[in-house]
Amino acid sequence: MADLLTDDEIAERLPNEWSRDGDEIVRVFEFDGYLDASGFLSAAAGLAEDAWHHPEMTVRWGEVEVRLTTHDAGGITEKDIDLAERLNGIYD
Ligand SMILES: C[C@H](O)[C@H](O)[C@H]1CNC2=NC(N)=NC(=O)C2=N1
Repeated sequence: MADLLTDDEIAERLPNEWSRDGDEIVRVFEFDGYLDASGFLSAAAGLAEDAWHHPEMTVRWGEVEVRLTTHDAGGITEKDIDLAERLNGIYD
């Protein structure tokens, strides 16, 4: 099981545009419409499957909110930071 990161480690390692919300890290990705947002969600789901680490994702017109946590560790781990960075990589 992945180790929980400390508060300091989370603050230092949080990828660009992500914020911490308790035991989760969160980013809202913005798009020009619903289809673009849905396309991103689909690509993100592919990365999540590859990593076997599955974020909660909410699609709305023009945005996808992504929340990551590691359930078996009960909080934020390296797995969350790694997937957040990969998600930034297919967006930025
Ligand atoms: C059963 C399965 O291995 C677990 O549910 C995996 C898969 N996806 C996961 N996704 C997330 N976000 N956190 C987990 O702890 C996690 N664990």
